[in-house]
Amino acid sequence: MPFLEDGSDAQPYATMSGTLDARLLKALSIMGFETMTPVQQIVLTKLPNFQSDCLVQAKTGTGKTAAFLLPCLHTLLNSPRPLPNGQVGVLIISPTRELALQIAKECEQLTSQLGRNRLECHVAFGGTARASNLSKFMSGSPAILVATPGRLKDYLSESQVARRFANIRTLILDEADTMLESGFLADVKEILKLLPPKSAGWQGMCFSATFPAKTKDVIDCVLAPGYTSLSTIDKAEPPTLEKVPQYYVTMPSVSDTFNTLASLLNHELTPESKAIVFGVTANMVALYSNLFAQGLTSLQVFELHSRLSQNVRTRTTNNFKTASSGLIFASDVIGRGMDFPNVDLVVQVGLPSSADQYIHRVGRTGRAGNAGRAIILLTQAEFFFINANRRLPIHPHAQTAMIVNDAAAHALQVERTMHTIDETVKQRAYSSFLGFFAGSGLLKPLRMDKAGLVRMANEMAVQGMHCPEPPPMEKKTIGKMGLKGVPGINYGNGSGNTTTGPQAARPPPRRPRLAVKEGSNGSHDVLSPKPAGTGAIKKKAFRNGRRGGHDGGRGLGE
Ligand SMILES: Nc1ncnc2c1ncn2[C@@H]1O[C@H](COP(=O)(O)OP(=O)(O)OP(=O)(O)O)[C@@H](O)[C@H]1O
Repeated sequence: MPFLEDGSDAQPYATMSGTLDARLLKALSIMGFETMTPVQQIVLTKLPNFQSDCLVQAKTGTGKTAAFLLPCLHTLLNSPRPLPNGQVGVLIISPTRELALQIAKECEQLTSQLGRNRLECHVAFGGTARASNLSKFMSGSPAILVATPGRLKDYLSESQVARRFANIRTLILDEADTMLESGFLADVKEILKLLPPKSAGWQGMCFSATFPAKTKDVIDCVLAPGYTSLSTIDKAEPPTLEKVPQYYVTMPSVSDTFNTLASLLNHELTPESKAIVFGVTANMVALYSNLFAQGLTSLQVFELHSRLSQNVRTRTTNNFKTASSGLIFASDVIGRGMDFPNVDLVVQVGLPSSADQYIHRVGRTGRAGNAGRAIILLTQAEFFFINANRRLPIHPHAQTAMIVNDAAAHALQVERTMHTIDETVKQRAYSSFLGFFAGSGLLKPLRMDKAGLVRMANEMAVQGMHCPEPPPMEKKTIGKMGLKGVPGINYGNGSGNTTTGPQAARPPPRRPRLAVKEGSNGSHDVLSPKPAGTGAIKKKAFRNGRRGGHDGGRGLGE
């Protein structure tokens, strides 16, 4: 299937006959890869040779996986120095478990035609039985290993396991910018210390859709000086796919999030839709999914984030991959690299951790030349993200006023459903929401201090989640978030009682819902108050004293 964005110059794989191993070409044909995507073409034809160190940048969903697998598989199969049995020849490091599995699957497809020269591809990542995986690894012939950094470091710390890497030929960092950012860089550096030195001659390959300057500064830990830099992205063009129009919807306040999301999805989705909704934290995602699974959408609801067991994560990933329609609420565990066929809409609720993360999330749609749409739902205070990222082609949603006004029509159903949701789910969502903002550099652009943050979170909890009061949090969690002493926090004492601080005023009463009119930049002008439409539903007794479950971190593990 040709999918050059301009439809031109797609070179058939058949032209690589004699250059690329015939068995790989046969597998490509079985997979339906008839022509090269631009990144595959540039790597296979412009790299000085298949063993050259390289940094490769190409837009999301344009086939980078095959672009890094093909040269190193070809080298493994055709090297004059065959790989000794039991040794790892190709090591691929991926930031998430789901992505590691996906890469391994593509590798298996590409190596499906090797007959008796089969190359075993193994995976290693956390959340799975270490002992049985390791014994499979040690008793097998793992020519290729796809791993996440934590489990890989753990493997390499055992000397008999580390010896399996003595003949490594290629090291690949997929989503390389993330792998070279502070969260993972220390792990990557430690892994490199446990592998043969770069002077042993192994090839380094770094692939991503985004490469912020700061990651280029540390790339030399994997790539030798003089490495080849390839890109299919013109500096003048936007970093996201042209085939994915992008819109923003702004809502007046954070407490409108749930009703506005219900309204937005009601406007956007059809019974055939396949959509991803990203939330800011795992526990916020769990709350969205609990809410929408209870009749707010006719689509099948999926939930995917780091707080689920690995079995559930893997099963959900596979089910959503094969689903023809559905709505998945997800955290950034699938924000990068994941290939869910035929996703036609990506919604981001709240701020992404960076402009690059925005780009990667948008990239979950419009893949392999398909069409898609992307929408970001922000509060007016969060609108700075649009102003600060003018290079991103995000336009005001044409139906913003209608979506925001129609939010009121969903208020009653949202409120009723919120009352059926376990308070622990809301408590965790609240706590993670606070942690997300407290642990980020976002308070400054939001022009907010810590007291303002707590006010905002309380407003969301009481008016948006319909909690009877701001959910209690453990002192330890509050301390970790740096929010000790901030007015408005409800201190849970772990005994089933809550102790509200002296200044912890009751949250503001629910304010009337406002009808809004879209301004020229998609922002809103208040037109007239409308009744809130809230039913007199008796609030469930709030169960407190449970763990806050702070998950405010911003790593990919969310
Ligand atoms: N030559 C090809 N012909 C047809 N389909 C292809 C080809 N190469 C890749 N694909 C398909 O395109 C989709 C995207 O590929 P892939 O996941 O490798 O993209 P990516 O560039 O790594 O994306 P991301 O930036 O999100 O990591 C996959 O479904 C893959 O099977």
